[in-house]
Amino acid sequence: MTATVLRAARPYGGDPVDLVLRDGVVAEVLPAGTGSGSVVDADGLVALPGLVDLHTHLREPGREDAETVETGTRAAALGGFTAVHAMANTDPVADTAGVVEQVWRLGREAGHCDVAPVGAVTVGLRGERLAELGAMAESAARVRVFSDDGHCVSDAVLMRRALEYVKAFDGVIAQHAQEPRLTEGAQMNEGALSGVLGLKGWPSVAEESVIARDILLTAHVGSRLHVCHVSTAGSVEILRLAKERGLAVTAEVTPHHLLLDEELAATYDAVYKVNPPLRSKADVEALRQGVADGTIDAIATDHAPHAGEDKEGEWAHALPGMLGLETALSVAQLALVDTGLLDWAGVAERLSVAPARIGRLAGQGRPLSVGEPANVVLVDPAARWTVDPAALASKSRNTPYAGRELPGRVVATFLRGRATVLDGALA
Ligand SMILES: NC(=O)N[C@@H](CC(=O)O)C(=O)O
Ligand SMILES: [Zn+2]
Repeated sequence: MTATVLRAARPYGGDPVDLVLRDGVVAEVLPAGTGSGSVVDADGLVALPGLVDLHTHLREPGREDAETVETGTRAAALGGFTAVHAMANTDPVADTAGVVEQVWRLGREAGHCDVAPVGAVTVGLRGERLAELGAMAESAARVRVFSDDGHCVSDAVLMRRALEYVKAFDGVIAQHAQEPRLTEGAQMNEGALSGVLGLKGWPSVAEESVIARDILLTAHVGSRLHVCHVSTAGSVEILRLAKERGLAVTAEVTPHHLLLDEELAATYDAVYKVNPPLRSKADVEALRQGVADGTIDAIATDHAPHAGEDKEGEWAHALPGMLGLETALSVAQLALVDTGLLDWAGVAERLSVAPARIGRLAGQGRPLSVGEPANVVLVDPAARWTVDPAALASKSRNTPYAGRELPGRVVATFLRGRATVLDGALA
């Protein structure tokens, strides 16, 4: 197989080298300008390990009008991802070996990136009894992450059993932390602004109380807990204490919670309605600090495509969720790199290495070293682009960044040495 030479690429933002990709691996790392093969001009481009998303809603099966495995993974590749975890809140729910194998197979057929299906924790996401976790783990999809995302596993007995059960195959429970009674009918962050706008509030404590309980349960059981889309300063503080105690607890934050805040609710434009809600400016700052100091392990998109009719009309009736795959790296650059909070090695850790480790994804999130799988993204940090919802690969249009200029452009993505994206377009 002919080699691909990423000419003068800057691994993790460092000095330029030629990265030679051959037979699916990084075959050589040579002085810039010396590699031979099919050349991709990567002068000025930062090379990172292919991004890995812990939290993608692909909507298939069931809502193929909003997204399919094919369109969602195409969006992922264009965003620099070489693997995504597909959330289980589909229709039917991914709560059996059959459904997770179907999603996994559709991902393989599309070929844009690896798809790791997430299994539901409870049958039908109903929170009543455990799903067939073992059968999903042993299926061809090799499920390691289990989540009722969209819903909270609020029953402490079920949560305890799930944590115990997944120990057998080194799985992890990814919790959507939302105390249901405290958030009945909630529409936005609870605070002075929700009062002014007349929208029912979603209090921080509804997230923090579940995280605190789950950390204690996890410590008791000796298992692995992952906290989805952390959104409050208080959550960061609780996680910091858990990490100081050395507990096996990890957490993710979304790009939108690192950039946007509750004031956007004043537009009453439902594109800004998301679960958990956009929080205060102080929360945004605490989340950024949490990512910078490692309290928050990963950035995960929570890419949540919704069909037009589900986002139009009144705020209170719109479904929560926003697109994320194609803007994640740009938003991370804007919120973390351009602010000096994180360098490119830090971005690689939060958007590739840590999510692959948490999801136990073999061959993903590996260093850009000789012999490692050639999963690589090339990004131009100096580029600027304006988000045009109609130009996104996702089947849905619900990006909160429409018309906004963002820094950093994904130029190319390689999946085991094969270009999935080249010159910013699908290869
Ligand atoms: N985040 C959201 O607002 N919505 C997600 C569910 C979820 O991640 O909680 C969805 O499936 O639409
Ligand atoms: Zn969720």
